[in-house]
Amino acid sequence: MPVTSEVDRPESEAGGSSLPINELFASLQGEGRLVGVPSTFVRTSGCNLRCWFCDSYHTSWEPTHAWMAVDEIVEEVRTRDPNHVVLTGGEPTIHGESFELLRRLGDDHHLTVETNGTVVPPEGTPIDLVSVSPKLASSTPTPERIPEAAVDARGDDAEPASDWADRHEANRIDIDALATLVERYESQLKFVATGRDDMAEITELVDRVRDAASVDLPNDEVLLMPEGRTREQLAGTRETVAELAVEYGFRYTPRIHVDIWNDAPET
Ligand SMILES: C[S@@+](CC[C@H](N)C(=O)[O-])C[C@H]1O[C@@H](n2cnc3c(N)ncnc32)[C@H](O)[C@@H]1O
Ligand SMILES: Nc1nc2[nH]cc(C(=O)O)c2c(=O)[nH]1
Ligand code: SF4
Ligand SMILES: [Mg+2]
Repeated sequence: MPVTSEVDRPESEAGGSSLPINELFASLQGEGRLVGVPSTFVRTSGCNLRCWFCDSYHTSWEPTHAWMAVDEIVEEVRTRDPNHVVLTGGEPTIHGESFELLRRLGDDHHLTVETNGTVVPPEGTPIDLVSVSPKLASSTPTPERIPEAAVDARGDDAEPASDWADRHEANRIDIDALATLVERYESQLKFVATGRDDMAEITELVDRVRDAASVDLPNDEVLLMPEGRTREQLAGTRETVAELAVEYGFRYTPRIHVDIWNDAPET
């Protein structure tokens, strides 16, 4: 599968071990089975997909970042209290240096990796919880459904959304990668749901991963998370998604950081 970071590595960073970091902050884990746990978040920039609803626009559609040496990130993480570290993005797994960072932190931290599940880390990479959010058809950008800022930013030299629609659609699901992640690691599959129309695809994907994986994937490791970047948007999806979780027997996860801090950066 072609994987591209969509982040140009400047000449000055070519030799060293560094990562494009969009933000590094302390918060509470807002999603999934560790919800509420104080954690240090390391957010890399660059993504191999383009979800129309991406709540981290400045890591995907318009990546921004400072380059930080892996050494510097380790030091920054070590000066903070929480034992729990969440590596997220963008898509952290498209950068080889992410795995170096995980190896450096593995001995004395609980490591969660938030990933779209299209890339399998090298064998032996220490991860305590792989939090996989496979991307559904309803995430694919269309000319009518791209982030507002991307419409504004679209100029002569910007990539047309239609290019990304094809790339997103071609790359968003890799069943073998998902099965390998579930086999190797403690995992949760966290589907962003927009409504009932997503359920046929979710149940089909779960069945395909179950067929491909040599381990069980119990229903309580399959999570439905309501789509919503803001409180207002979440208010429109969460009740429907919660009811679908009851109906289908999957777990529901809130997005407590959105409830508490809305869409503020570094939360
Ligand atoms: C920004 S992504 C970064 C990690 C990885 N690229 C991924 O998609 O899993 C972090 C989490 O936010 C979720 N997410 C992004 N935008 C969202 C939205 N508008 N509503 C709900 N969840 C969203 C993703 O599905 C993922 O679980
Ligand atoms: N508080 C908080 N919890 C999170 N869990 C996963 C996040 C992510 O963006 O990957 C996230 C995030 O951005 N903030
Ligand atoms: S895969 Fe994750 S970071 Fe990439 S566009 Fe989708 S939600 Fe954003
Ligand atoms: Mg987030």
